[in-house]
Parts: sequence; structure tokens; C-alpha cells
Amino acid sequence: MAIAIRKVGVIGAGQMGNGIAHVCAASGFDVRLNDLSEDRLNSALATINGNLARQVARGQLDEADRQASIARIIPATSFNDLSDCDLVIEAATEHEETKRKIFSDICPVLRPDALLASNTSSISITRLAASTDRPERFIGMHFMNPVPMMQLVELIRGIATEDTTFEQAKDFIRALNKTITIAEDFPAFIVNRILLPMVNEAIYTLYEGVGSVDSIDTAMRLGANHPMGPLQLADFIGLDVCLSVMQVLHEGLADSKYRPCPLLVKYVEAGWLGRKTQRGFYDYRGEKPLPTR
Ligand SMILES: CC(=O)CC(=O)SCCNC(=O)CCNC(=O)[C@H](O)C(C)(C)COP(=O)(O)OP(=O)(O)OC[C@H]1O[C@@H](n2cnc3c(N)ncnc32)[C@H](O)[C@@H]1OP(=O)(O)O
Ligand SMILES: NC(=O)C1=CN([C@@H]2O[C@H](COP(=O)(O)OP(=O)(O)OC[C@H]3O[C@@H](n4cnc5c(N)ncnc54)[C@H](OP(=O)(O)O)[C@@H]3O)[C@@H](O)[C@H]2O)C=CC1
Repeated sequence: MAIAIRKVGVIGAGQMGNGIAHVCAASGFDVRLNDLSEDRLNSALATINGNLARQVARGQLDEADRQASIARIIPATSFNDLSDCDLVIEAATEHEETKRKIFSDICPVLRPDALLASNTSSISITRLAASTDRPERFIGMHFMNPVPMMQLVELIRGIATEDTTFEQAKDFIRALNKTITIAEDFPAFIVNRILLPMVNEAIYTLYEGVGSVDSIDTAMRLGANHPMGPLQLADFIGLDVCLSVMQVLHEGLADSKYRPCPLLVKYVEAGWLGRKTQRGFYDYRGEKPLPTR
């Protein structure tokens, strides 16, 4: 039975969670934004405020709407604060065990008819759904980074996702004024099945000394009209997320062409995760980003 979606819970207030909360609030939904720490929630609200202000400055939003949007986002340090949500979108770390633990903790708190979605970049929706008490009302809702700027949401049904869930998810995404593309539930779906091997190949190009950080990013920005070079994009996505997606592809499709570049592994092991740690293929701590290699 279809339910009206009015209140949306977002679990994980990082790069994606704050963007998802932003677009839901700006589209008139009440939002409960959850993360492990109050500090993370406070910085997420500051980021959202800044991005809404950027949209006001660009004339995409008026000041009254900015204020109304930010007022619709309530920080939630406990899953109990999400108990009356109609839809909960998980946007926590790209680590399957983390997601499964979140689902086992949140399901008992939710109304039986509430929908549950994951913003996972690559992990099997069918498998994640099976770890919940509601595989029929579970779906993959894959937003793109940065969420307020990117038009696409990739929608992925698990094997058990019901038609009503699918239709409600489509209606919800349309209410966010986003465009839907439908992907089948296979490793990394469509966008990351194509994009992340390109990013991984750019890292191999650096690793093998074919080009420098600057020459590789310049080549693709000016040679293929990409808005960001692939190494700049990797830092923007997060090198931990890039590595997780490549591991899911490599293990899920059992094809050596998806093996993660050893240099990517090294950066993640060093904690150099890109923009979110101020250092990846570029060092973001100074005036302008400087290549770290
Ligand atoms: C990994 C996955 O699972 C799936 C994915 O998401 S893959 C990644 C998909 N995303 C991309 O490919 C993004 C490619 N890059 C772009 O499209 C563009 O560079 C961009 C849209 C990000 C920015 O476009 P732009 O015209 O340069 O925007 P501009 O006004 O100059 O803003 C640039 C800066 O603001 C950010 N930005 C601009 N508006 C923003 C908003 N409303 N919300 C968040 N960030 C915003 C940009 O990311 C960039 O960050 P910094 O301020 O920290 O430098
Ligand atoms: N980055 C990207 O470009 C895109 C990422 N995605 C997907 O979105 C999801 C989030 O990615 P992203 O935002 O980049 O990751 P981030 O690391 O930026 O944010 C993840 C957030 O989840 C928090 N978190 C971790 N465990 C829990 C938990 N148990 N309960 C609540 N919050 C938790 C983290 O807190 P802490 O840091 O303290 O652990 C962090 O604040 C991933 O599944 C990713 O694959 C999808 C599209 C694009």
C-alpha cells in the first residue's frame, strides 16, 4: 500500500548525506539528518547553509526559501528521532558491514510501512535488502556528487522490491526535480561501472609514469571536456569511496581489469582520502590545490 512521503530521514551527514538533506529540504520535505557525532551534524548544517547561500547568490533560490529550507532540517543524533519518517535514505560510509548494522538498528524503530533506501555507489541492493525486515520496501536511490548540482538519480530495485515502492521512489525523486535512470542490480550499477574504471585508469596512468597529476587532469579537462580532471574528481568523490567501488567491481565481476590501482590503495592506507581529509592527489591545505606527486 502506497504511503505519502512527507518526512525523510537521512543517515550519514557526510558529502552525500548533507547534499541529500539539502535537496529534500529545498523541495519542501521535512528532514531528520542523522550522524554519529554532533560535530559532524553541525558541520553538515554549516555546509548546507553555505550551499543554499551559494544558490541564493546565483539567483536559483530566494533568501526566504533558504531560511525555510534550513529550518526543515532537524539534526538527529539518535535513530529514535527518525521513527516517524516515511522514507529513510542511508548515506553512510561505503562499507557493507556498516550499512547492514545501520539497517539492523534502524528497522525496529521505523513504522512497518516506511520505505528504506541506500545511496550506495556499488553494493548489491538485493543483499542489503535481505539484511532488513522490509526487502519489499527497500530500494537503491543513488544520488550524484554534489547532489544540489547534479541532475541524475540512479534507481536500482532489489530482487524483492515491490512495484509500489518503485513507483513511490520515482514520484519522490521527481518531486526533487531530479532525472531518474534505472539500473539493474549488478555491481556498481551504471554510472560507477563506467566512471570508476576510468578514474582507476587515470590513477594507473599516474602510477606507471605516463603523466603527472597536472598533465593527466589537464588532458581530460581540455581533451575530453570533462568539468573536472579524473584525479581531481577522485579527490572530490573520496579515495576511500573510489577504492570501495573498485573492490566491489573486482570481486563482483571477477575480472582483473577492475583491480584497484596499488597507488589508490596506498593513498587510502595513508588516510589521504582527497578533499575530505585535505589531501589526496592534491594538497588542499594552501591557497590553491597542489599536486602531491
Ligand atoms: C561516486 C558515485 O557514487 C557517483 C558520483 O557522484 S560520481 C561523481 C559525479 N560528479 C561529477 O562528475 C562532478 C564533475 N564536476 C562538475 O560537474 C562541476 O565541477 C561541479 C558541478 C562540481 C561544479 O561546477 P562549477 O561550475 O565549477 O561550480 P562552481 O560554481 O565553480 O563551484 C565550484 C565549487 O563549488 C562546489 N559547488 C558549487 N555549487 C555547489 C552546490 N550547490 N553544492 C555543493 N557543491 C557545490 C563545487 O564542487 C566546487 O567546490 P569548491 O567550492 O569546494 O571548490
Ligand atoms: N562521494 C561520492 O561522490 C558519492 C558517494 N556515494 C555513496 O554515498 C555514501 C556516503 O558517501 P560519502 O558521503 O562520500 O561518505 P562520507 O565519508 O563523506 O560520509 C559518510 C558519513 O557517514 C557517517 N557514518 C558512518 N557510520 C555511520 C553510522 N553507523 N551511522 C550514522 N552515520 C555514520 C560518517 O561518519 P564518520 O566520518 O564519523 O565515520 C560520515 O559522516 C556511500 O555509500 C557512498 O558510496 C554515492 C554517490 C557519490
